[in-house]
Amino acid sequence: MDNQQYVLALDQGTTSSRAIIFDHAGQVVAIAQEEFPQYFPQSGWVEHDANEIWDSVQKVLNEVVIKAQIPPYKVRAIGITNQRETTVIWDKQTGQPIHRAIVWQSKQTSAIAQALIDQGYQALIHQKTGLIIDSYFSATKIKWLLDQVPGARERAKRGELLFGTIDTWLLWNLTNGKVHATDVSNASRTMLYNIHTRDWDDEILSLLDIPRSLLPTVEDSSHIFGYTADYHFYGIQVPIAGIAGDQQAALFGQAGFHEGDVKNTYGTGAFTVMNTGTTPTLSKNGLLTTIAYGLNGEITYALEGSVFVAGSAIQWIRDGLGFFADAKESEALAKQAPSANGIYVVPAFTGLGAPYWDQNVRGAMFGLTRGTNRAQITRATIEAIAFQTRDVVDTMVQETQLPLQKLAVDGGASRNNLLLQFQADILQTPIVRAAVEETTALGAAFLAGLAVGYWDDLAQLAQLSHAGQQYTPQQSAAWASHVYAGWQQAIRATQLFSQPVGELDEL
Ligand SMILES: Nc1ncnc2c1ncn2[C@@H]1O[C@H](COP(=O)(O)OP(=O)(O)O)[C@@H](O)[C@H]1O
Ligand SMILES: O=P(O)(O)OC[C@H](O)CO
Repeated sequence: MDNQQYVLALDQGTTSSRAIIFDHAGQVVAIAQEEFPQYFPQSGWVEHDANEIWDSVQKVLNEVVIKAQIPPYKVRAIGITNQRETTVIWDKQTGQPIHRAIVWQSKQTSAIAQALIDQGYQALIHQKTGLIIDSYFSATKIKWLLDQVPGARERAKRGELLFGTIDTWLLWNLTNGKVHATDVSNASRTMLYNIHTRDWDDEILSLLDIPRSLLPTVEDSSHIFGYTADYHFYGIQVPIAGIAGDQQAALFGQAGFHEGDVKNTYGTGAFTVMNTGTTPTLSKNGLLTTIAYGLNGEITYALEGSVFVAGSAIQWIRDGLGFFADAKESEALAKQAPSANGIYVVPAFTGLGAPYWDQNVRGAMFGLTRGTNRAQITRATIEAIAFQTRDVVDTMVQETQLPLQKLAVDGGASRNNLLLQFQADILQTPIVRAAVEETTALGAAFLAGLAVGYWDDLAQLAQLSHAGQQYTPQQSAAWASHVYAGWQQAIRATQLFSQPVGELDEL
């Protein structure tokens, strides 16, 4: 092993693209970050321009090497981690997307998902894919693009188009169109991948009229997928040797290699993921069964609780309500209120994910008085992130019967100390923030480094993942039960409000 070499991770998130260079000790050497535009063409729709994403990635890829002040040939491997489910379809010849990418949060395919539910496919799809039918996953987004873009299905059937999640789109571009592939963790988020047979599922494909030729090949997460081509990386051919969806990569970066290991990442959304070992466990309570990673031909599965709105609720206060200019100011503002004063914010802006899976519900605020102020609303919004996390953690503990000793956390919004203290209080469980904030990128670096022999094995990686600040519960269990009961009531009321008017008679 050569200590003078490095691994580079590309973390393509919902709001920004990052490139991070790690050294052999798993320490960050340099970071470059670039935000890109979000498009909201209609209420509930969220889209990205795949070319703008690719531009932002090229920019950070070059910039990070300059910031690190290392010669680019010292980068031994590149790992990719990505916002998951977000769907791009492009023309194989021109490389041009046929439409903007449909983002995981987007609700424009709710009717397609609802039709599948109404036709009774819930059990079949859950059994095959581990997922709950929802517009969140790629499948309905692919169908929508093939239905809506003129001529797209015919072109797809003629083999002229390619589908990819963002990892696949970046890999295809980095290799100049030579490699059309994904990894098992990303494939398991499409609602088209059979997690038992480990292949695209023909029955689901025909249900949605999606031709197989559109789909990428599926590889282990730690695998040499291809090499950077042309001048995408200073004219050097570097192996792209690791790919994983960002939530699974964060589990890997937190060294969650053992059954029962669990982490929560607070980014745009919040995602609690538990390693459940090498056989899939199907949830009865609204958790997803997903693939954590594929390594040496073996699959490790996970249970996941997906919360759609976490850090994006802070962005809503920043941009929609205009309370502050930077997300980090949310903590100081919230601290001006000693409590939320009975206010509950339910930030169901794009429906509710786990454990409710209610794609039609929208957000609500309860308990307003004449004295309600910005500090209280901000505090209540931060608290909502923690309440949603308790919803999924409680479900996970109940389902697995594995008591939670501590919750390992990371992600952009985990910088918020008030959030993490409230999380410890409401869960009555210690919260441990990772020392390296960029655990998602670290996970991708680990996967890439393993594939090229930069690191030897999981035992070595476990030594490189360190715990940072810990938050212990400061409130009583009785307090937590009381405050959480109010949240559960707010959720019930919000769901009731989303019912069609005629069905509200029971109120
Ligand atoms: N100090 C903070 N307090 C609360 N939320 C924050 C803070 N800093 C960042 N965020 C939120 O974290 C999110 C960004 O985190 P990040 O992990 O980069 O997300 P993503 O990978 O989804 O783009 C944003 O939604 C932002 O509002
Ligand atoms: O962009 P993030 O970090 O919130 O992650 C998005 C998830 O991968 C969506 O499933």
